[in-house]
Amino acid sequence: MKHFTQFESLSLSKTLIQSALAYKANPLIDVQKGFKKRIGCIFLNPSLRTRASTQIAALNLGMEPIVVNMDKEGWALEMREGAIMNKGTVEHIKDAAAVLGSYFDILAIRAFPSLTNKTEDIEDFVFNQFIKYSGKPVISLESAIRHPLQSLADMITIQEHWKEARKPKVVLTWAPHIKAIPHAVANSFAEWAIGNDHDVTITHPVGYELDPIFTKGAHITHNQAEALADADFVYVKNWSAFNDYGKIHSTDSSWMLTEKHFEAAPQAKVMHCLPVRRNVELSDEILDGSRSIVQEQATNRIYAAQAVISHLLG
Ligand SMILES: NCCC[C@H](NC(=O)CCC(=O)O)C(=O)O
Ligand SMILES: NC(=O)OP(=O)(O)O
Repeated sequence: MKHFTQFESLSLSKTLIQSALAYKANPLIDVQKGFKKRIGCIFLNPSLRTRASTQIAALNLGMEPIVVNMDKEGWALEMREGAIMNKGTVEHIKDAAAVLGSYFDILAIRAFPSLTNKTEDIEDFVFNQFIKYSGKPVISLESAIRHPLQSLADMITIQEHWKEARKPKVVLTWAPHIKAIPHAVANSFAEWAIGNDHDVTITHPVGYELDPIFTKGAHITHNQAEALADADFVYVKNWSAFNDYGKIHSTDSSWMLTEKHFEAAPQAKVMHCLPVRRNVELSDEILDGSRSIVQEQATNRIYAAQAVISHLLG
């Protein structure tokens, strides 16, 4: 693994999950591993969990993290090759990424999609510019199309809860939201859950089909009740339309998960990457009740990041 941007293989996923669980049991076991090394955590968008957990993960490995908030504190970046920079952009990505590459041993980048330029978003254009011009190993802190550290933490959380021999039934359900939201968390969760050989069902209203490259191997239905029946894990997430790119087609509040939705899945645990819009995506009673494992997911972000950084350090 040169960069950490997506699900690569079941064997690597298993290795990373085992490593993360070992770090969770003993966070400082490799505290010398990153000595005299630095990771640059570059944010082009807001974050709470990713920002804090990645820094804690690096510190657990004795590595120095430095956060650069390029969205608020950096120069406005130009992305286009050959641009005549006589308007708002101040610094070209090729110059900025090369500088960052020279300062750090590993770079970690958050670059959300525009949700307006589908071609650039599905190529992960901005994120890939950092890979192209930095010359260093790059970890995705959520790109336009994937959020692999979140998904790794999600797989760790499922493994911790699942002790039966059969495959768990894992359901990804669309939930309402007040604005257009990226596909990255949903795409990655599908990619990792299918890659980890779980029994995956995806449910969403008509018009919310995800990019099929992420959902091949999942059962897909527009009937949320059918999807939720006998679920073991229910991952709740909003995303905007993919085909009619970035648009909101439904705000149907009947898709908001409440305790009533679980009559046919009494044992189901509920997952969300956070931040969550309470009583829009998920009800308070679910989030504050015993089904919710969202705080465990957030805790596991530390150990997912620690396993990935450690793997890249070699
Ligand atoms: N990194 C976790 C989720 C980040 C982002 N959520 C958001 O933008 C929520 C914004 C809001 O609720 O206004 C997403 O879903 O991809
Ligand atoms: N789940 C997650 O990535 O949270 P942040 O956006 O707060 O980092």
